[in-house]
Amino acid sequence: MEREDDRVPVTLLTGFLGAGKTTLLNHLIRDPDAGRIAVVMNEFGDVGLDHDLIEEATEETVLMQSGCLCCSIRGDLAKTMASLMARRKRGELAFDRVVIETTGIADPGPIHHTLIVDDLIAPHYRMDGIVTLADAANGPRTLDAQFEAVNQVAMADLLVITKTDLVSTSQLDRLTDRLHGINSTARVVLGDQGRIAPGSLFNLTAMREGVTSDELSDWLGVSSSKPDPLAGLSGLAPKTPAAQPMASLGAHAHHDSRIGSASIEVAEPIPADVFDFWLDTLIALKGPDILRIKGIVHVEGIDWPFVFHGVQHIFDAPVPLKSWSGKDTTSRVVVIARDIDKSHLRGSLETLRMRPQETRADGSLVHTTEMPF
Ligand SMILES: Nc1nc2c(ncn2[C@@H]2O[C@H](COP(=O)(O)OP(=O)(O)OP(=O)(O)O)[C@@H](O)[C@H]2O)c(=O)[nH]1
Repeated sequence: MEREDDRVPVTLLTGFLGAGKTTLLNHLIRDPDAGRIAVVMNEFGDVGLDHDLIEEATEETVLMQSGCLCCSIRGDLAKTMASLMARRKRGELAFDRVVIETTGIADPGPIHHTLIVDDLIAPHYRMDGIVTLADAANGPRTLDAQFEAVNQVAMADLLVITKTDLVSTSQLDRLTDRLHGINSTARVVLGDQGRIAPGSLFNLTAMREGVTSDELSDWLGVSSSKPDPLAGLSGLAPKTPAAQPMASLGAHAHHDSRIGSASIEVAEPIPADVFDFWLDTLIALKGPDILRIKGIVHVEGIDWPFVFHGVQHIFDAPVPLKSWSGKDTTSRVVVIARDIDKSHLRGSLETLRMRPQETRADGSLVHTTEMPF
């Protein structure tokens, strides 16, 4: 297997129907600062429509014609990605990253799973992040009507609000607050007619060895005493606490309230058994409803922390931060889930504070804490 850093980063571009994904891609593929990008598109409905809309489509744009990416053609995705890689190795294509554009209603989960677990592609590609576009004009209505849209927001590493030219500042503020309420860990940026600095689209996860503690905090949505270095720059909305009361979101925000998130910090290193117990049990009981789990964990007896990340029940291989220089041994874990009571989520995370009380004769741990589901 290649070293992890050699794998080609993959960005999943998702978002509401008509939110402006193709418009954004059009800008991106022509932006010299974006580097060499292969675009994989799937279609829902008229074959080739979006492909025709991609101006100056290069041979690095691959169209998948089999229908909805998320359900029927995961095998096709694997074949397409493998074929891209083979052509790259033969010198027929040159690209440094891949962007997969999903249909407006695709659930990013299964696509992410294919990238992580498929034998053909997992050794060559790594997930770089999920980018979700929400358009300011129709976004609130879409969130009211489609729980899939709420899921897409909850799963995102980065949220791009498009069509900001069509709404007032207060409408924009309300949507920004609503998006933070669903996913408080994702950065929110504003897209202007598809124009967005490529630097804010890429390197979104902290799943890499050289990650800095600031990047890690940003990824985990941990409030830092330092001012947001990007706040106030044109096109970037600062993160705000997810303190938006549901009542103020209007009567139609019932979909939003199905999403819960919880986070925990544990100051002392966590026994490996306890961490495994927590994660295995959470996944076994609630796997399909887990949208994102991410965190940094300091395991007892290991000198460096790990960053880890999962979408539903599928996890990337944890990344050991062997060059971590900080003395801080605080583990931080964030869970975003649907249809799980927030207090239950919090209760589950409390398991991580558990200390083994008792050991059986064979050395195995006797757990005295139960998960609250
Ligand atoms: N006013 C305005 N229109 C925009 C903006 N971004 C995109 N559009 C328009 O919105 C429409 C839909 O944009 P697309 O880029 O095709 O959206 P999409 O997400 O690819 O659409 P689907 O693939 O059908 O889900 C087009 O007419 C765009 O020109 C924006 O920032 N402002």
